[in-house]
Amino acid sequence: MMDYKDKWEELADIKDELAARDWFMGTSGNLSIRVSSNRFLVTASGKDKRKRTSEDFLLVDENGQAAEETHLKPSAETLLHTAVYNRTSAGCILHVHTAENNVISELYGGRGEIIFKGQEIIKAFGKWEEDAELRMPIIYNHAHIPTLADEFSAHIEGNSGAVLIRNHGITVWGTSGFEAKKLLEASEFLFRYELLLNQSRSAQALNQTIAN
Ligand SMILES: CSCCC(=O)C(=O)COP(=O)(O)O
Ligand SMILES: [Zn+2]
Repeated sequence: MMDYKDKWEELADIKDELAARDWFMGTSGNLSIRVSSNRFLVTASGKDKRKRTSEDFLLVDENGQAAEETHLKPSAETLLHTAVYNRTSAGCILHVHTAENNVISELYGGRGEIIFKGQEIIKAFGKWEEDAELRMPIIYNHAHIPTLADEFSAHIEGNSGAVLIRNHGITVWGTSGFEAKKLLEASEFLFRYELLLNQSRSAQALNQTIAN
């Protein structure tokens, strides 16, 4: 029997922090943490991720199949997690649906990406150069999960990263739970920044029109 109590508690603590931000609306979202080279804990499908119970996670193998006897079903999006773990040394993957990430994904989805430039928080992604640029892919929300996983996989380029799924949510991964949460928080800050900036510019333009 594999001992993964520490990883379970680490993921449960991260889940509690994200739940406190109300980032698991309507049972949306799924999280995972690597336990070994070919095993990881993933959230059970369809559960209320705001609650902390003994059935929040289950151990799965590199194919996303339950690795221990259980009545729980792994996340419906487990193939996105296996895609990352089987290609990288990532240690943790976080997927949340927020209104901000959904609106941004729709506003910029037609371009296939959103580019952030010059915001200090981009340093969270390890980009410390002056006026750094962060490109975040936006992919189509295929209902067929294997197809979604294939398109998602094309954007897995290292042990950390983030991909927006249009009108669905964001999936972020990092070498550890700490890094994955840092990148998720930085991403959601950038989405809110972009939306506030767009709103402010629209208000300025309207005021200018009224003034003329
Ligand atoms: C009600 S959200 C639809 C499913 C989804 O996108 C999600 O993130 C949660 O699915 P899971 O199977 O991981 O509970
Ligand atoms: Zn989802």
